[in-house]
Amino acid sequence: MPSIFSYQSAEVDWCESNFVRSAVIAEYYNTISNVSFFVLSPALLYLNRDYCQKKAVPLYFVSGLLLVVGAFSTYFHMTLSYVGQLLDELSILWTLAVAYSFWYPQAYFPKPLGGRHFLWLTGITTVISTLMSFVKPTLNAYALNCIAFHLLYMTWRELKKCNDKRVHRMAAVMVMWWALAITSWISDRWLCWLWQAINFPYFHSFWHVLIALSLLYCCPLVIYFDVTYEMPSFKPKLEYWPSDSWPVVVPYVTLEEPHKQC
Ligand SMILES: CCCCCCCC/C=C\CCCCCCCC(=O)N[C@@H](CO)[C@H](O)/C=C/CCCCCCCCCCCCC
Ligand SMILES: [Ca+2]
Ligand SMILES: [Zn+2]
Repeated sequence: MPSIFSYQSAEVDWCESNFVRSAVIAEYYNTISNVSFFVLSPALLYLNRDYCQKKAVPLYFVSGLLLVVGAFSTYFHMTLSYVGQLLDELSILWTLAVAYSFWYPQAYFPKPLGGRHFLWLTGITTVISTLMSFVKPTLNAYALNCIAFHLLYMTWRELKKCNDKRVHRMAAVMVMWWALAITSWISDRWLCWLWQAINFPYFHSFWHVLIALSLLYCCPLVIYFDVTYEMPSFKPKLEYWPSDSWPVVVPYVTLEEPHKQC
């Protein structure tokens, strides 16, 4: 019986052929494309430094966990081991749980629950999901992907109340990257026969890059609403890096202090 750490002991095997470009890395492109998470994390911290200076813990925590996701995903695609698969999925689950605990707007808390009760609910749900994730690991990734639909729903509700064109534009670009990402993920899972027939089985590595791009837009959006709701003494402003006039830009949030009266 193979050990849970051994190569190819995972329940899933992505479309990319194994050990083609390296004798030690099972899925070469799926492994190296995780570099996206190692770029994403410092980029979020650097660009949104105004927010970090005022409220350091949430973004440091989430960025740190995104590095952990990148590291476990690298290990998973390198080995395709059962442990690698679970570490990859559980690190995503816990990153989402931490992000929800820090940033979920109070306005959306289930009616009878206050702040501390919501944290308990998130914690208990995450622990139960962690235990259940050992039952059928292949289903975990589908369940995790469903969380994006809840984020889409919250974004839609917030946009209805927001007149800032920049925020709408940022949300639209985020949704575009996410739609491309999820299409790549699904097509790698379901249409592998087709991609292998045309010798192009690389859609899962596109997913890594595209989901990191969508998070590069999602995090400033969440920060924007967090400042609006939770830091009323500041006004959030969306800026684009490197500058507004570039065709491809990365959004980030700066904080403006409303003019103080002497
Ligand atoms: C108020 C809430 C704020 C939420 C902030 C968002 C925090 C995001 C946290 C973690 C997401 C990391 C996802 C990276 C996955 C990389 C690893 C990977 O590719 N694993 C695959 C196997 O190699 C596995 O099959 C993938 C599983 C599915 C993961 C689904 C993650 C959903 C993330 C939602 C992001 C939404 C962005 C835009 C939404 C419209
Ligand atoms: Ca494979
Ligand atoms: Zn992956």
